[in-house]
Amino acid sequence: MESDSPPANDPSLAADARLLLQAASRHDLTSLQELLRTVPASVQDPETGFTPLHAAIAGADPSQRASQDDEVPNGGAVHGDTGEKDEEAHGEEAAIETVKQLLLNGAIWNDLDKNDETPGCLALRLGRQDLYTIMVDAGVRAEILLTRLDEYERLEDRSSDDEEEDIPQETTPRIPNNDNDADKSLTNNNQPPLPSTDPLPNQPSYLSSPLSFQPDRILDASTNSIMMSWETTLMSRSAALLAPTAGLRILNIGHGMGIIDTEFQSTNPSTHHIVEAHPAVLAQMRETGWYAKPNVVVHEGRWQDILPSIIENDEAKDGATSLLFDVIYFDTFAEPYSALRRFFDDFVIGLLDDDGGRWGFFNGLGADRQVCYDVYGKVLELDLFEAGFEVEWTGVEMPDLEAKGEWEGVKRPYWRLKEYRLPVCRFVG
Ligand SMILES: C[S@@+](CC[C@H](N)C(=O)[O-])C[C@H]1O[C@@H](n2cnc3c(N)ncnc32)[C@H](O)[C@@H]1O
Repeated sequence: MESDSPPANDPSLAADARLLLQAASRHDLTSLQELLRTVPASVQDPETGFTPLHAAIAGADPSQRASQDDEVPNGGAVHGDTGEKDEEAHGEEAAIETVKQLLLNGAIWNDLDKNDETPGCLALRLGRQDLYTIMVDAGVRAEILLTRLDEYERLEDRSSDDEEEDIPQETTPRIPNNDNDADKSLTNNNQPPLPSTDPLPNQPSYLSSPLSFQPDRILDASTNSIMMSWETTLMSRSAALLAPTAGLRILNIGHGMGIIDTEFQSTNPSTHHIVEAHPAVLAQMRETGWYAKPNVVVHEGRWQDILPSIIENDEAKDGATSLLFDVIYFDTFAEPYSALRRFFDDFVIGLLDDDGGRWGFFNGLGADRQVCYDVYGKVLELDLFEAGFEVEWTGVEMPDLEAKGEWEGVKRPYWRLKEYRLPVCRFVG
């Protein structure tokens, strides 16, 4: 912020904030730049929750712009503006430029308005694909930057090997983003911190929670859903794409309802390793005969503990790691994105056969909000590439789970989108 900024309680700040929202809505770049010297780009209209980004995007839609102007006192006069702006000022280029200027000046990509929409959600709803793409790219930049900063801080602070334990509240693949905690954690942004009486599950609390096994779902003690039978389509498509032939060497992390393991078994793998951490799931696996299957090896414990010992034991036996897999699948619960990243950075590299091996994961990051799903998809792609993998996405059409009553009795719906993007990853050729 500039040194001549008024203090936060200065009434002129509120007036200028309003002018900034108006200038953004009208794509009035001259006024915008002037106002941004003193008003933060992240101000919000107290009634609508609109940030200047929301206003700029809404202003790109004539019907929305009219209703915005009605709400703006002073007839929308901005710095002597007498309504001389011509239609061109509302054109596509002006809207794009306004959004870019705001982002350059620190506007936040995922602030929510009172309608529970981020600027990207609004652009999508209004059919402004060009503005939506800019918002997704801004989200990717912010997320990458924050991940890097977070890693840097953790490198400095690190006192133990197990860095995941300390960060229970990051976005996880099966926890929605519209939860207040999850939204806050997606970027650690300036959204108003709402009281958190309802914490997200983390690994230690999940692993000691009793589970309820129902025919179509597994729930924890707080009715968080761990796995649901509507995911069968996703699991069988994943298995078909990852293991298209018989006799492969397969490693699956997270047994859950055993849906993907059943699919893998149907391909007659030469060996099928399963890593599972929850004692109740392990007990269920014992009861249902998984331990007795001739080609199955069950590893009891967290993958973070099991995988290093698989690699070490194997090295001790053969002098070189020979326990390689043709197929690896990863689908755990109550783990942050950094766990998935650590999995492919540190372990897939050592366990996947570089001669045609493929691996995949449950792609549910941010899946209750399209813009978050798209941002995370791109972040994933970049992180995977950095780790040496290319990813091919297959779109799978999703039913309306809400309408089908799938979320009844479940604490937090974690899927709301029309299309699942199924990842199949390989080493970069
Ligand atoms: C979503 S379910 C997996 C569903 C499975 N893909 C299926 O088709 O049924 C997640 C599973 O991962 C297990 N899990 C969670 N954290 C784990 C960890 N750190 N290591 C190993 N397993 C873990 C959970 O106990 C649960 O059984």
